[in-house]
This record gives sequence, C-alpha cells and structure tokens, in this order.
Amino acid sequence: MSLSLQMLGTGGAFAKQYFNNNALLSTEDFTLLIDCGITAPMSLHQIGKTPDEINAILITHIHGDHVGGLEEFAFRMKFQYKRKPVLYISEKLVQPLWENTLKGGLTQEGISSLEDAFEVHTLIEGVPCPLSPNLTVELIQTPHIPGKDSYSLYINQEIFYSADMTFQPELLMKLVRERGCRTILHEVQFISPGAVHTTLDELRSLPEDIQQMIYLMHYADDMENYVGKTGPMQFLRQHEIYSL
Ligand SMILES: O=c1ccn([C@@H]2O[C@H](COP(=O)(O)O)[C@@H](O)[C@H]2O)c(=O)[nH]1
Ligand SMILES: [Zn+2]
Ligand SMILES: [Zn+2]
Repeated sequence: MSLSLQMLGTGGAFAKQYFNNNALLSTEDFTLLIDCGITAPMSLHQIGKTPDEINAILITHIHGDHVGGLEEFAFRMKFQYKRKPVLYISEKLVQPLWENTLKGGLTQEGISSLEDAFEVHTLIEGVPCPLSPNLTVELIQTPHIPGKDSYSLYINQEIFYSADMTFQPELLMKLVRERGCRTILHEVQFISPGAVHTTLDELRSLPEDIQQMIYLMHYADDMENYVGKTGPMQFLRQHEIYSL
C-alpha cells in the first residue's frame, strides 16, 4: 500500500520561511490535509493544488498555524466548487473551533454552525477511523497547552504524526515497542526548555533505534544551523514528496 507525504509547510508557529506545519497525506485515491493553517492556501497554490482536490481535512488542535486557513478554504469550496469540505475533527474540538475561531468570519446567510460550512465527521480518541480503503487514522490525545485539547495521529497503525506536544517518551516507546510504529513525524523546538513543545535535546535522549525512525518538522527559521546536529533524525522539507 503506497502512502505519500508532502508537507505544505514545515515551520513552527513564528516561522516565515517554511510556512505552517501542515501536511498532505495521499493514497492512490485519497488526499488528506492534516491541519490547515494561515499559510495553507498559499502553499496549495504554490504546488498547483486546488481545494477540491483535497478529499478531507483533519485538525489536530486550534492554534492559528493549524486552523487559520479554514475560513478561506471553506469559502472557496462554497463559492468556487459549490460544496462543503469534509472535516475530520475530535468531538471535543467542534465547539471550540466554531465558537472561538471560525464563527466570526464564516457566519453569514446560510452559515451559522460548523456543520453549515463543513461536512463534519467527529473522531473519538483511541478509536481508529477508516477515512478511505487504505487510510486509517486514530487520534491520540497529547499534552500541549494546559486546558486545551490537542491530538496527535496514529496513521495506518504504523506512522505517528505528532501534533504540537510536550515530550512524551513513554508514548513513543510504547508505540514502537508494542504497537508496530515504524515511522515518527515529530515536531521539534531547537531551544530548551520546551514548555509546550518538544525540544531537540529531548528527542536526542531517545534510544538510537527510535531516533532513526524520526523525521523532524514544525521547526524554526534557523533550521539550517541544525543540519548535522540532529543525530540520525532527518528534517522533513517543505513540498518534497516522501514515500512513507
Ligand atoms: O517561544 C515561545 C513561542 C510560543 N509559545 C507558545 O506556543 C504556542 C503557539 O505555537 P504553536 O506552534 O501553535 O503551538 C502558544 O501557546 C505560545 O504561547 C511558547 O511557549 N514559547
Ligand atoms: Zn503549531
Ligand atoms: Zn500549537
């Protein structure tokens, strides 16, 4: 089964050079957009993809670099393509995404709820959900900002995609040692301490065999200074296509 990954961006919250950390995950017949930040519409434009080529969007948490492009995406689908985007989201994020983020911009005649703007499919943490015949996603709740829900992803029971999260070595060890994880796509913050993100030093403390599985993303604009300083972990690059 072939699964490809193309990052629309690989940057952290304040990165400008690498855009927001959003990903296109594709099988032969399905393309999932993981997070839709402020820069997602521009990045899609740069790689020549239109919103109607995206089969679904999945949201990990409601920071702007992960949801800031949803308003434009929904309006373009409504007015240019005459349909709603499919949105996969934790049941716990539906209300905050609408009330705290999208309501102000999307409310108008015909749109007064998240369901009016999107075809909403709610996900339950820990329950794998088939999005298409060759793509299954399970939400794993991971700590980020105290009091705000955030979900990492376990894709096809073998690929871990971190949302923004604090370092969770036990989770990573369990996924690899007990659940067959073979690839880890992980956010990284170069400067310690991490506070709400995982630092390079923390990832470097993992066993060598686990570091070999890690691709780094959600990094700052000075990333090039760290090339060669990440041990066996490699950086994901914006717009490159990876076979997972
Ligand atoms: O130096 C910093 C910069 C930001 N934060 C916190 O990060 C999030 C925003 O970034 P995301 O990538 O969207 O998570 C926000 O909560 C900031 O307070 C930080 O802790 N330190
Ligand atoms: Zn982020
Ligand atoms: Zn965040």
